[in-house]
Amino acid sequence: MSSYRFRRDLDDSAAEVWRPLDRALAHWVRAHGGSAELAAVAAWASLADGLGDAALPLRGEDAGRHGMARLSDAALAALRQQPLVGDGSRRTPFVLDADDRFALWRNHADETAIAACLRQRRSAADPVDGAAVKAAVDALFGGDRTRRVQAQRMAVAGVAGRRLFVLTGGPGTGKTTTVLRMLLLLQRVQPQRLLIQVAAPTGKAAQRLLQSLRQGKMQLSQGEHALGEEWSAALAGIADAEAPTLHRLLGYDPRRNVFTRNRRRPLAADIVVVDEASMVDLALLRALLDALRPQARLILVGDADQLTSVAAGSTLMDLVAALEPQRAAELVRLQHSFRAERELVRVNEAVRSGDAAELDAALAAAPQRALLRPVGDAAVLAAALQQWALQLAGSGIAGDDADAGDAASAALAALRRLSQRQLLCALREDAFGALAANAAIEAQLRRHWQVAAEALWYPGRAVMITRNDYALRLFNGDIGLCLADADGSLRVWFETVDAAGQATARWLAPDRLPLHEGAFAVTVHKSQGSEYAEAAVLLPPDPEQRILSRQLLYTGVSRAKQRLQIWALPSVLAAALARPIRRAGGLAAKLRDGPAPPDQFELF
Ligand SMILES: Nc1ncnc2c1ncn2[C@@H]1O[C@H](COP(=O)(O)OP(=O)(O)OP(=O)(O)O)[C@@H](O)[C@H]1O
Repeated sequence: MSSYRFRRDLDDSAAEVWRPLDRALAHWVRAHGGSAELAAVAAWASLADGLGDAALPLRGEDAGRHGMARLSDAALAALRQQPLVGDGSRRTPFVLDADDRFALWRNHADETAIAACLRQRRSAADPVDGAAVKAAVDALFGGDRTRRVQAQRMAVAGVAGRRLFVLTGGPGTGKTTTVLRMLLLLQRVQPQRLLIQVAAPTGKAAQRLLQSLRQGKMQLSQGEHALGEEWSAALAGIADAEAPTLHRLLGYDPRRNVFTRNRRRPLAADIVVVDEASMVDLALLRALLDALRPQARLILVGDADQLTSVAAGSTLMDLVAALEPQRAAELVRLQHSFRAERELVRVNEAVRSGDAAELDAALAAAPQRALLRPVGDAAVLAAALQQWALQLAGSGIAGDDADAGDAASAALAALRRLSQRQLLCALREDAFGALAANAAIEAQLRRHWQVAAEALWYPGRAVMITRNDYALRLFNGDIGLCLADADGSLRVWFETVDAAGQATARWLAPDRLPLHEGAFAVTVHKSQGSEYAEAAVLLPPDPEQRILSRQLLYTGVSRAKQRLQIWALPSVLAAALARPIRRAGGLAAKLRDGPAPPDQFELF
């Protein structure tokens, strides 16, 4: 076929939304003998992959995603006959499975490998001394058998003997608290010292996990909740020295785009804990599973209802969707929130389930805690931002309290005040995005504090680190606050935890900071894993805006512990609620279709 012919028949079907990469794939298909129809479907699958879908459903209610026209039965049958398309049993560039899902080979292979690995992990169980586990669980919960800790107890008991465990739950439901007790239990019932590795998809999430584990260990080592002397070896065995990102743990080599930890060079760890697992994409989960020794235990922890990974896949959501209906013992969902105000828990729950009427009722029932502010145009937004900035200006974040003691304590107090209030934006760019909102807030603060126009830094300026710097121990998402020293020199302070597990602050000179940007307004995506006493969630005014989704709204509103503002037009709020992200892919089905291993034992 002439190059003219295949360019022309592609141009006929090419969609405006296709990216250069999608078009290139379409041309590749034509150059390798594929039909024009296959070339178009391949381009759509490539686009869908870029938007997070591991596969493109070609039939059923999910067909026609991203604007692709539905295929007739005859067209579907013709696709199956194409030599470049297989059913997944042998390597072909594209796979069209029995459920009419079309996938790039890479995604199909990742899903298949993950499902097989997880099935194997589920069926491989180690022997467990049930009585010892029961006694340990009682000790770890100080005899607390109330309803609010039932699920936590089930999780701690359930992890014994298992090589895969999934712990999911909303914010403040005690995931980290439970993970610490799981690790203690595993260490306690095992004669030899276990090598425990904790990690997370982002540097910040990894640091947060480490800090929580340190604080939890402290609480269990001394004070009213201290465990007995017999637990001291187990407590000492809980890793709290370092928590790398998953990429670092797996030895990612960006030049070759490979992980150096793999089946041939597996991780030495006996237990690997991954926090914020909702952010783990397909390729990363596959790499992690490849790098685990068969007998090692994998504990995945996260909130399955939050935003998923940027790259293709929704691994935690799929795992939960597959395991929950089976009432699988390797999955526990924590539901009791220990942290947020009850009225906000009701708001979160309404958003999580996408129930608009219940959200209205929950907001109406919590006038002191939650506020819906119809922000729909530039003038209303400017007024809201001005008010927000003035509240910030008066909140003591510039470190102007004399009673706080030494500089680190004063800085810690100011950082805590800063974390009382955070504006979260659905968008980053745009007039309603985080960059513009941050600029507006900073302009107001500068006016209020009479900062010289040429001064980039001033006391009270908050920044967010945007690139991991292991040498400086600063991670993407860390918040720094600029404060003036006694002699007037400016330092940027960060919260940290000292060796004894106590919160403190440390500083860097402004010119030593890794890449950063203003932090008075951040995107909801960036806020994942953080919480604030008060959060305001700003949505763009266009209900059709692609970014709007139920998960985005849930992730945003659930950051608030005491007070919540939603800055959005009611129509936009309704649009977000009505749009759950359902990433298309075959992982949930592949996980479900495998035989469910029998429960090893039931303690509760
Ligand atoms: N069983 C429990 N008894 C008493 N307090 C608890 C219990 N479990 C958790 N908490 C408290 O609830 C708060 C939240 O716990 P934790 O940080 O473990 O939750 P999380 O689900 O990991 O939260 P995040 O949203 O930060 O991921 C903490 O202050 C913790 O001490």
